[in-house]
Formats: sequence, C-alpha cells, structure tokens
Amino acid sequence: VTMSVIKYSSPTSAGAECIDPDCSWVEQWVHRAGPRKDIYYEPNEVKAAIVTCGGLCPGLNDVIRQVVFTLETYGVKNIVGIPFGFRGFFEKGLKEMPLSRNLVENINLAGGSFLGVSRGGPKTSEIVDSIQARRIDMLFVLGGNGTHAGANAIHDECRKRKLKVSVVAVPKTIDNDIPLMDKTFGFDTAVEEAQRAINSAYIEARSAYHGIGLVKLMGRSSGFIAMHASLSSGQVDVCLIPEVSFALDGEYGVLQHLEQLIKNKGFCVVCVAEAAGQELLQNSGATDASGNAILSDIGVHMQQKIKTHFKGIGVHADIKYIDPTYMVRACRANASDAILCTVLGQNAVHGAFAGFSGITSCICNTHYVYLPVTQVITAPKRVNHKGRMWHRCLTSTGQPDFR
Ligand SMILES: Nc1ncnc2c1ncn2[C@@H]1O[C@H](COP(=O)(O)OP(=O)(O)O)[C@@H](O)[C@H]1O
Ligand SMILES: O=P(O)(O)OC[C@H]1O[C@](O)(COP(=O)(O)O)[C@@H](O)[C@@H]1O
Ligand SMILES: [Mg+2]
Repeated sequence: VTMSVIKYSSPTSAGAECIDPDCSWVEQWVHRAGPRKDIYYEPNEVKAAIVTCGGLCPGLNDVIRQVVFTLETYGVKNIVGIPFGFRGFFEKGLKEMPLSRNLVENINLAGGSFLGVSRGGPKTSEIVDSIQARRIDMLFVLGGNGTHAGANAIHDECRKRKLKVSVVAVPKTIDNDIPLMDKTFGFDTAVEEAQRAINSAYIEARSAYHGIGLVKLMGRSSGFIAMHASLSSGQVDVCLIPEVSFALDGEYGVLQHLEQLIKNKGFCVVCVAEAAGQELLQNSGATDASGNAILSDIGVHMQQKIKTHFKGIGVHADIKYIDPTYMVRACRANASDAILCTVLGQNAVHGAFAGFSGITSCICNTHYVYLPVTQVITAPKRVNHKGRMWHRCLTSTGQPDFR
C-alpha cells in the first residue's frame, strides 16, 4: 500500500509532506495487512496475551473481542488478558484472565476496557521478565503513543534476549495523534460525543440573553477532536487549538471578537481544546504516572476571563461552560469505529501469525496495513495549521486570526 496518494512537484503543493530536501516524489510503501498463506506459529502451542494501556477509548472492547475470536479461529486455546495495562505484568495480586469467545461475546456492548487500563507501571525489563515467565508467544498491545513506545521497547528487549515473541500493537486514542495513519479507533466516536456537548452549549447560549457557550474538549497535544467536532456541529463561532496560538486580550484578541458576536448575533459558541493556550497559563511542570505533562485548565481560565471582560465593559453576558471530558471517551464505539476495531483486531492476529513483531495494525490511505512501530513513535501527529482541514474549519466558524 502506498503511503501517500498525492504526487507533487513543489514544497507548496497542496497536501505535500516534504520527505526529501528537494521535495520530489518519494515512494513509500507499507505491507498490506491480512492473513498469510504460511503461518509462523503452531496454533496449538501458542499462548497469546492482550493488554490495554493509557486512557480509555471507545472500541477497546471491540478490539479485545476480535483478537480473541480470531485467535480461536486459528486454533489458539491459551488466551489471556493482562489486567490494568502494563501494571498487570508486575503488581502482585493482579492475575491474568483466561479469555474465550464465550467470555468476550458481548463486551463490545459497553464502553471502557474489559481488562482495565492504567498509566505508568513497571520497567521494560520487568515486563519482559514477566512475558518470559508466563511463556507468552504473542502480545497484543492496545494503546496510544506512550503504549507504542512501550511496545517498541518490549519488542527490542525480546529481540535482545532472542525470545520468539510477536509484539503487535493496535493504535487507540481519542486524540488521533499517532502519525502516518488515517485515524485511530475511538476518534470518530469521541467527535460524535463531543458535538453533542457543543450542541448543548449552542442551545444554552442561544436561549440565554447574551449567551456564551464554552466547551472544552480533550486532546493532550493536538486539536483534532476540537477541530472535527467544531466542523461536524456547524455551531461553533470560535475554535481554539494548541497548534495555533491566540491572544485573549487586545484589539485582535478572542474577547474582542466575542464582544462583536454578542453585539451582532446576540450569542456565540466557543470550542477550546484542552492543550490550547497553555502559554497563557501557569505551568506546574507536573507529570502523570506515564510522564505526560499535566495541563493547566484553559476552560476554567477562559470562563473567568470572559466573565471579567464583559463585567469590565458593562455588558451583560451569560456564560454556560461545559466540560464533557470523560464523557467523550467512556462511551461504546459508534458504528464506524466498531467496524474499524473489528478489522484492526483481526489483522493484528493475522500479523502475529505471519511472524511479524514490532508492528502496529492500522489504516493508511483507506487500506489496512502493518506499520513498523518505530515509524509511529517519532512525534505526536498535530493539526497542520496551514492545511486544508484547519482552513475549512476557519471558513466554517468565520473566526479571524487572534493575533
Ligand atoms: N517512552 C516509553 N517507553 C516505555 N513505556 C512507555 C513510554 N511512554 C509510556 N510508556 C508506557 O505506556 C503506557 C501508556 O502510556 P500513556 O502515555 O499513559 O498512554 P497512551 O499509550 O494512551 O499514550 C504506560 O503504562 C507507560 O508507562
Ligand atoms: O485524565 P487521564 O485519564 O489521565 O487522561 C487525560 C488524557 O487522556 C486522553 O483522553 C487520551 O490520551 P491517551 O491516548 O494518551 O490515553 C487525552 O485526551 C487526555 O489529555
Ligand atoms: Mg498518549
């Protein structure tokens, strides 16, 4: 499968991602995913394990379910779940869970992870000690960019120890921040849920005298959820993402624009990504158990700033702040994510049986492929502020540059 469908001749061509210095066309190909004629493992002898790491994401249960179904179809009898992410390899008292088609048959009907998730956990060498002690041949790792870095480290350590273990990842994150793939599972569902919050903010704002609806949406370092939810709802006047800096105060600031919207339209809706405008806030420098920076609350900050601003100019404003944070990721997968999860889960097993390790099962240019994990952990994917999607969003909201 070719990685890019756009041929281009200059660095400024639409959609061009400049790979070489001259920006001429560079062919990049990846393996198409799916079952292979020859399989590397004897199914009867295989012990397979599944682990889900990081934050929750719609579709985790769908993938677990499909991995189990497909393993059983190959004839694997020994399938286990590692509870609560990488911690399950280490914490005493956390026992591996035997999995079967019967047990996981209906888990897709609920959100969350049937196995549990966690951040942080043991060192790679301890995880691999545990893999060795448990005699695991295939490890299916469901997670985001942190998990992929972990999966890569596990894969490297297994190679170093000459262990024949297939480490196969499946990219999950509502943030959609993993590079090279069309999207991660859970993103579509999160956007769908997020636009419900925007819709509520719109109804509240529209029904109030000088109503201002403010919605904060997740996205640790990227504004994909905010941008897509703003686009899909069509009800947002201002969308703020971390990739585009903005001023709140001043002649060209967001507050001045809100003032105009209240004057001209009578109400407005603002959608802000959680990582947006962090430079305007105090940074505690704190990190979570996985080493991810803990962000300052831009939503609460904006709520206060808007209140103070309108009070200062003596104009009534009724601010309705909605933070749907965990609601957008604790739900079950929607139809399109459920299908994506089904294919990715099945392909993960085909990849392991083909004898691959250090791969991730994903979608690229509408085709299902295996990417080397090393390629997707270089840096988080971010919204291209010069790209067409962001400009479509600007056209839709009608917002100016806030600088
Ligand atoms: N660079 C890394 N090397 C090894 N393991 C990592 C690395 N970064 C994160 N992890 C582990 O991966 C797991 C999930 O990471 P986290 O960042 O919380 O979520 P996500 O995978 O969704 O980005 C955690 O248990 C964490 O310890
Ligand atoms: O509060 P938590 O569970 O630590 O997670 C918050 C973070 O998790 C996410 O929902 C998803 O991030 P991951 O994909 O890294 O798990 C981010 O959008 C958010 O910043
Ligand atoms: Mg992450």
